Amino acid sequence: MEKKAKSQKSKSGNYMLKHIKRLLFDHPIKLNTIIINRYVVKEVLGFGGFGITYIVQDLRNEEHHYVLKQLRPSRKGTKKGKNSFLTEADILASLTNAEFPTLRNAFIWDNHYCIVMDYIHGKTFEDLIFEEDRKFSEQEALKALLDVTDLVQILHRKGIVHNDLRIPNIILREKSISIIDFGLARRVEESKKQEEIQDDLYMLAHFLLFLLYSTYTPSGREKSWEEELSIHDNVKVMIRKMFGTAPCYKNIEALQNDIQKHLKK
Ligand SMILES: Nc1ncnc2c1ncn2[C@@H]1O[C@H](COP(=O)(O)OP(=O)(O)OP(=O)(O)O)[C@@H](O)[C@H]1O
Repeated sequence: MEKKAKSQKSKSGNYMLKHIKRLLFDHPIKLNTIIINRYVVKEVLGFGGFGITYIVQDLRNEEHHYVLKQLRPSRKGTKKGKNSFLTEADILASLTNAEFPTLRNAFIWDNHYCIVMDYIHGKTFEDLIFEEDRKFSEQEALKALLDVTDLVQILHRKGIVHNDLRIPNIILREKSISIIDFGLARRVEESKKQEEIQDDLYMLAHFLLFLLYSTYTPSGREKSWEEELSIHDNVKVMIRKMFGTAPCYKNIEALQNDIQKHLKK
């Protein structure tokens, strides 16, 4: 008991320390700062777990705006922080499809680790559901999931697990879908692939549930998704197989087959 209390105390101590370090060190780069004589900081997009993200203008071609991700200064000294940053750059560099942000540059500026990538225009599914109040029918939700699985299939075939396929990281563009934020992505060995891709399938189940819940109006006591959502039994089985509460899909293609079979009905 005493041991548990001590460990809890040390955990909350670590959390406080991390928080204080962030407050002290993680100031965003000032707007209009010019980085490596090339990129002008135009806007702060957000603060993530590992990075601070900006929109920058390229002075070599002033019409070009990119996303610049800076490793949080408080994370610079940590192996985990540096590794996640280097992995993100390495993985983006290996992705050549237009549906993923192209890596444009990676450098250390003024002791800050920076990567520059394409800005993906569109709306995240988080914005569509929570800001624009978009409703997705079962058909539309499954079609969107199928489009996302096409991209996830590209990643898995390259031995990459994204590991953060949440609605803020999936963008609906004019004619296609894109996946961003490879900060938690990792390369996996072929022998462990089947096991490792379960993380992505699990997140895709959440993605689908967010879309299906967009048409749900809460009434009374909270129940499980299976009781609350009026969806086809086939879709329920798909979700269970993605969550792993029924025997898991062995690969992304097996999920795609199920979606396609159901949509053809
Ligand atoms: N390549 C990109 N194109 C368009 N918007 C992007 C791109 N990369 C990031 N963003 C946007 O920038 C913001 C910050 O993104 P970032 O990935 O740095 O952190 P986060 O998603 O807030 O947190 P975390 O890194 O912890 O997941 C988000 O609103 C995201 O949609």
